[in-house]
Amino acid sequence: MTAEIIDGKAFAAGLRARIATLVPAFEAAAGRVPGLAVVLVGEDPASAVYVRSKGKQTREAGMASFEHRLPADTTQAELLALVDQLNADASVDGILVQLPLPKHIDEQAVLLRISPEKDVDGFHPVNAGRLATGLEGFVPCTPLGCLMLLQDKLGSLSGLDAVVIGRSNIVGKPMAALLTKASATVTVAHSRTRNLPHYLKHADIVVAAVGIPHFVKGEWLKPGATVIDVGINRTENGLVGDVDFESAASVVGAITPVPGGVGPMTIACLLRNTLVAAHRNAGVALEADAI
Ligand SMILES: Nc1nc(=O)c2c([nH]1)NC[C@@H]1CN(c3ccc(C(=O)N[C@@H](CCC(=O)O)C(=O)O)cc3)C=[N+]21
Repeated sequence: MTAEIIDGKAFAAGLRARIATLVPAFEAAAGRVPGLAVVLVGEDPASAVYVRSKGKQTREAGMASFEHRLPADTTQAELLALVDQLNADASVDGILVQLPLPKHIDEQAVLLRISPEKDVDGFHPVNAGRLATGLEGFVPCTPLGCLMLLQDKLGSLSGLDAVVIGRSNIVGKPMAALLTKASATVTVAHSRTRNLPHYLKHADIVVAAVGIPHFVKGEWLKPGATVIDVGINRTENGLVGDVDFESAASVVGAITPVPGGVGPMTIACLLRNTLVAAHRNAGVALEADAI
């Protein structure tokens, strides 16, 4: 059996196109376009690439992109002052501070400073709490993109067995919350899980977010399963995922590739969250399932 390759790149392009069609109506109602501010501290080349492609896609969707590049020796006080300024700026609907930050800056203090209503990353504890309790808020972009791909492929997830590998605040925890909300039966596995193959053997859905190249082997997976690979590992052989793609593709029913799977969905969902933030911040209605 050979798996279907889930084309996240194409799905993300479609999502961005739908988002772009909703911008003119917002502009007519609010008298401005949605705005996304991205803050990059330091010179990490991978981060710079991501920030550039995000800025390009923001503008292509008809939104305003405000990019702030700060030197690596920026103090925490200076960064917090910029966040305060962006919180107060009515042309900014979403604020993203690119992670990781240099070691001398307390990441949690910075995330806490971002207004929850502009937290399009969904990393503020208020938005994490909203997700955990079923309130409306912002859901982190990567797990939101994974959920969209899963629902597109499988329709209802109700009653399916799902294993999330990884328990980070950015992917694993919010992914488990979203799958639980969608009525899947969710197991969260992580580096201390004693017998991962035991759990994977029964999993209809696997979301791998461990950050170890080729970690998940095909022989551990259930035939016909749907596998979402969140891993973005830069190796000598280029970008590779957390799933051993070759062995998995001969067992499972469908799998996302790396690159071209989850990565493009993350940026598309960032634009989605920014559009939603703009409507809420400006008091303009957005049809419930427009995007
Ligand atoms: N506050 C914050 N929010 C983030 O969302 C955030 C962050 N910090 N820090 C870094 C990570 C990483 N990230 C990616 C987004 C898209 C691709 C992406 O589009 N990848 C392409 C390939 C890109 C390439 O070739 O390098 C793909 O998978 O097809 C990758 C990585 C967002 N992050």
